[in-house]
Amino acid sequence: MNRVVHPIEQESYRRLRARLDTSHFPPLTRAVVERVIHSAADLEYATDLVMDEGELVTAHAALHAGAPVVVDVEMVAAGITRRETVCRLRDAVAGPGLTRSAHAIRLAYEQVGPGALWVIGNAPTALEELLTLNADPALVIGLPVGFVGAVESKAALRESGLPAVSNVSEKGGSAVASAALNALLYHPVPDSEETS
Ligand SMILES: C/C1=C2N=C(/C=C3N=C(/C(C)=C4\N[C@@](C)([C@@H]5N=C1[C@](C)(CCC(=O)O)[C@H]5CC(=O)O)[C@@](C)(CC(=O)O)[C@@H]4CCC(=O)O)[C@@](C)(CC(=O)O)[C@@H]\3CCC(=O)O)C(C)(C)[C@@H]/2CCC(=O)O
Repeated sequence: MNRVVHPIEQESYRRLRARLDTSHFPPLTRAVVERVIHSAADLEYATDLVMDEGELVTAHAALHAGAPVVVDVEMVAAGITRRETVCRLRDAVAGPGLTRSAHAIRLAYEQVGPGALWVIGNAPTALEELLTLNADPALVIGLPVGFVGAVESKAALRESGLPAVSNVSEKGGSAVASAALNALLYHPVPDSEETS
């Protein structure tokens, strides 16, 4: 994908790299770490984020081959401007022991099936729900924020063994999760085999 980078974004990356050496990260990991930090102006993400380069390579290929992208809330969808996303929050209903966000994940899985990229930026219960499904994801970007359940849900994601981008702290949020997916969208595709 050819993308014209705005001069303000270029300057943001210049300042980021002046304050933090990211050159030791492998390419896709570096792309995700830098875009998350760029979006949050928070250098601590360099040591907070957890991901695996091999998993990112596979997910990047799936994304550019057209795998669906599912998000937990509209705020995450709003941050992903270069790709259609699936968000079922408007169709979802809360019930006893079930948030609307968690129900939206069930509905989305019924719609897209296995092989999707899942981007959870807000709701810990959405990530917990995803982990109960046999969703066989291409990648789970699990970066929900907050004091209640966020740390635990992200730890559960890491323990699940699913291909994932997560972080250890309470930090996260919709903008950060969108940024992580955008990093993979913007990163060049080897051999120009992009189909989406
Ligand atoms: C417990 C919830 C938390 N929400 C947080 C932070 C933000 N949420 C915003 C908004 C506008 C929305 N949050 C909902 C997802 C709503 N938030 C919840 C729930 C009650 C439960 C989710 C969970 O615990 O897993 C959830 C409602 C539900 O039944 O799922 C939202 C759907 C509420 C609504 O409007 O009905 C809505 C999402 C809208 C969308 O589609 O984009 C905030 C903007 C603050 C606000 O105005 O309420 C903010 C955004 C943060 C971000 O970066 O995404 C927390 C902090 C994540 C909190 C979870 C735990 C905690 O520590 O409090």
